[in-house]
Amino acid sequence: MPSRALTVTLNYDQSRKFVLLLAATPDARKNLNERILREGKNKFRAKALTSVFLQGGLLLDDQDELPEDATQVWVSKGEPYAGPPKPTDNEGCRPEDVRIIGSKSFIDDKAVKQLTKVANLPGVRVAVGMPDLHPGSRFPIGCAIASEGIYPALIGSDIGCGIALYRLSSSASRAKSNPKRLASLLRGLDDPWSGPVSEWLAHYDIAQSSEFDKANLGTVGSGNHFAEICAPDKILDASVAASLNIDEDALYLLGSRGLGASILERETIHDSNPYIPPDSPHLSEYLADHDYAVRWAVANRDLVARRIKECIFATSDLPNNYILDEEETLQQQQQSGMLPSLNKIIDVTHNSVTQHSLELGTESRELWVHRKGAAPADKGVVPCPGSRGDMSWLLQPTGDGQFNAHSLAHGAGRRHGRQALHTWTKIHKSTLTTTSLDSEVVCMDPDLLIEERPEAYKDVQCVVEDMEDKEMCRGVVVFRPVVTYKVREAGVRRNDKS
Ligand SMILES: Nc1nc2c(ncn2[C@@H]2O[C@H](COP(=O)(O)O)[C@@H](O)[C@H]2O)c(=O)[nH]1
Ligand SMILES: [Mn+2]
Repeated sequence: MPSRALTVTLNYDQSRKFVLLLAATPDARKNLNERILREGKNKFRAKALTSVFLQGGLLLDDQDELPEDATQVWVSKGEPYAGPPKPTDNEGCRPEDVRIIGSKSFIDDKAVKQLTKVANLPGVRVAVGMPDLHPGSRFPIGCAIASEGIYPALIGSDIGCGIALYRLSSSASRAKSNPKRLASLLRGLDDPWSGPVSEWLAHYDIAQSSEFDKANLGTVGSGNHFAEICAPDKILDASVAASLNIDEDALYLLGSRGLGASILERETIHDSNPYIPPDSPHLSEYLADHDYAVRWAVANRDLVARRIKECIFATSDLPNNYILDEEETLQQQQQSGMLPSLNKIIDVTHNSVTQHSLELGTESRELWVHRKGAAPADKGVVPCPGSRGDMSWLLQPTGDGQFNAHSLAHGAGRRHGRQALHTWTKIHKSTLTTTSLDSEVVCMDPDLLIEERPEAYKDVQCVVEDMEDKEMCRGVVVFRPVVTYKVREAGVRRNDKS
C-alpha cells in the first residue's frame, strides 16, 4: 500500500525539516501528535519540543486526527506558530478593495507600492490609504488594512500611539497673548513623575508597574510625539463644538512611550512579518499584550496632561487619584473648587488593531482592521493634527465607514523624509522655535527642530478636504497652535520614533 508523506518543520528555524512517511490507512492519521514529537526530538536534537501545529497555526492535540489534506506540520517548543497562513487565506485583496483616498494631497509613489504589497499579503481583504499616506521603513503609514487574521508587524512597535484632546481653561487663553511666557511655564516634563505610578496605572486596569513605568510614565517622549496648547481659530460646527464645550483653549497630546517595541520584538523573533490566523490560540495572547500597550498609552497621555496643567496652574497638590476622564469625580472636584478645569474631550489610538464588520461584495465579514497611522471613525470626534506651524482639525466622522474601513487620517502625514530635511538650505535653529503662526516651540533637540519643521508635513487642509470629498467626515473646529512642547532638556532624546 502506498504511504503518505508528511513534512515536519522546526517552527523556530524553518530551514530544518524532515519527511515522515505515514501508512495510507485511516488509522495512521490517528494519535499522531506523540509520534511527530518523538521523531522531531530525535531528528532536530530538540528535547523541549511540546506542540504540533497544522498549517495556519491550529494545534494538533493528542487525540486529534490529521486532516485529510494536511501535508505539513510545524513542531514548536511552545513559541507561537511561525509558518504560513491557511491555504484558504492565501489570496490578497480584490483590486476594488484597494483604495487610496487623496486627489488633493501629495501621495508618494513609494507609499503606494508599499500599500500594494501589503494588499497582496495572504488573508488581507481591504487596504485603504488615507490622504496622509506616506512611506514607512517597511510598511506604509497612514492606512487601514483589514484582514482575516492579524499581522503584528503592520501595527508596528508603537502600539497604542494616539492623540488626545483636553479642555484647558480660559486663564490659559489669557496667556496665549504671550506664548513665550506660557512656554516658559512648561518645566520638569522630561523628568520621571514623582507621583504614585502603580496607583495611576491601576485606574487603567494595569496591575503591575515596572522600572520602565517609573522612568517613562508621564513623559512626552520624542520622535514625532508632542504636546501642544492650542486655541480655537474657527468653529465650523457650532452644535458639535457646543456639545463638547469647546470654547476655550485646548491641549493636544500625541504619543505613546515605546512599550510596544518589546511586544513586536517577541512576535518577530522567527519571522519578520508573522501572520496570526483567526483561529490561532496565539491571537488572544497577542491581543492581551496589545490591549495592555493601548491602555498604558492612554494612561500616559492623561498623566502628561495632568503634569502640564500642574505647570500652567502651579498646582502640585492634586489628589493622587485625580483621573482626567472620570467626569463625575472631576465635576465634584471642580465644584469643590479644588481643580482648575482640564478634562478630556477625546482620546483616539492610531496604531492598533480592532475587529469590524466590512462588506466584501455582497458578503459581510468580521475582519481585523490594522490601523498604522489611522484614526478610528467609530468612536466620536477625531483630532487631525497638522504640524507645529499649521492648524489642527477636529473632525466629525460621517458615512457608514465601509469605504474607509471605519478609519480616518491621523494627521497631515509626512511630505519629506527626516533625512532629506537635513540636506535643505541651512536655517538658523533659533528661527525654528517661533512659527509663522507666532506659536512657540520648546525643543532643545537640534535634529528634531529640523526634521519636524512645518514644511516636513503635507497640507492638512488638503488632507481634510480629500476626506470630506469622500463624505467620510466634516470639520468641527480648527485649532491654532500656541505652544508646542517636544523636549526641554538638551540631550534628552528618547528612542521611540514612529
Ligand atoms: N499640531 C501638530 N501636529 C504635528 C506635530 N508634529 C507632527 N504632527 C502631526 O501629527 C502627525 C503625527 O502622527 P505620527 O504618529 O505619525 O507621528 C503627523 O502626521 C503630523 O501631521 C506638531 O508638533 N504639532
Ligand atoms: Mn508614535
